[in-house]
Amino acid sequence: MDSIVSIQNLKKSYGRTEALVDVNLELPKGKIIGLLGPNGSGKTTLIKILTGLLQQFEGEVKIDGMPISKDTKRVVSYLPDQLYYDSWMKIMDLKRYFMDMYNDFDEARFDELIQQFQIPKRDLIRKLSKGNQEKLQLAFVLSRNAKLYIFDEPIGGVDPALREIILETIMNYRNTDATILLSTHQIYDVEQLFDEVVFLKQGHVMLHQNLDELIAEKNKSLLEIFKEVFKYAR
Ligand SMILES: Nc1ncnc2c1ncn2[C@@H]1O[C@H](COP(=O)(O)OP(=O)(O)OP(=O)(O)O)[C@@H](O)[C@H]1O
Repeated sequence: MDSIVSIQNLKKSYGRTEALVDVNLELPKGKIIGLLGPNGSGKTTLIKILTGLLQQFEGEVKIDGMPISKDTKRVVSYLPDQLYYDSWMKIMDLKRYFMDMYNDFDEARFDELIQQFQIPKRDLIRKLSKGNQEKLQLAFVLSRNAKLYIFDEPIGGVDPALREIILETIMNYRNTDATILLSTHQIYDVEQLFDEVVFLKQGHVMLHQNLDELIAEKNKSLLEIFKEVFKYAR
């Protein structure tokens, strides 16, 4: 299999808390993959390792055949679950920063997305509403021609109309070589998007399967399967 992400025996603890216990995972190129699991299952920890933000871990993690490093950062475009702007930042400054930092930044695509997302042309980013700041962050991330896009809750704070546009925009990356790894709790909204799903539970990969096969096998929607697998004891 032609993998973009290859993980072997990955373990990560924070003190006594085992966030990832023994993760083995191969993510193929060109697919949209849902990374799903309840609160505290290790999704953000895994994402932080893939993006190079967490450097202390055990095991082997490779992206496009390379161990996590500056080289892998060049091929990964990452949308964190929090805003990363400083109060003094202007859209133009950040655009220039992205153009300097990333050879793969597509300015025309960025301008198009800003228009499509109807982001008001304010100079200072902090003057935008929180939802518009989130859209802006997504526009920056989507404007790179990356090999791997990682989205941590991309539709958390946006209105339902825009949610549709975002999902359509992400869908457009299907049938390209790019892989999208998307973590969200909004399963109902996104399940039509995924080619594959990975379920994380208490730091373990408990399922990694083609979504159509999974749905056919269980004869249930992804949301129903998720609720069944992760049901809380009452
Ligand atoms: N900086 C940290 N220090 C200590 N423990 C942490 C830290 N970050 C995460 N953890 C713990 O690691 C485990 C996995 O957390 P993680 O944030 O990766 O889960 P998650 O699946 O992303 O959760 P959520 O859906 O709530 O965002 C949890 O038990 C969490 O409490």
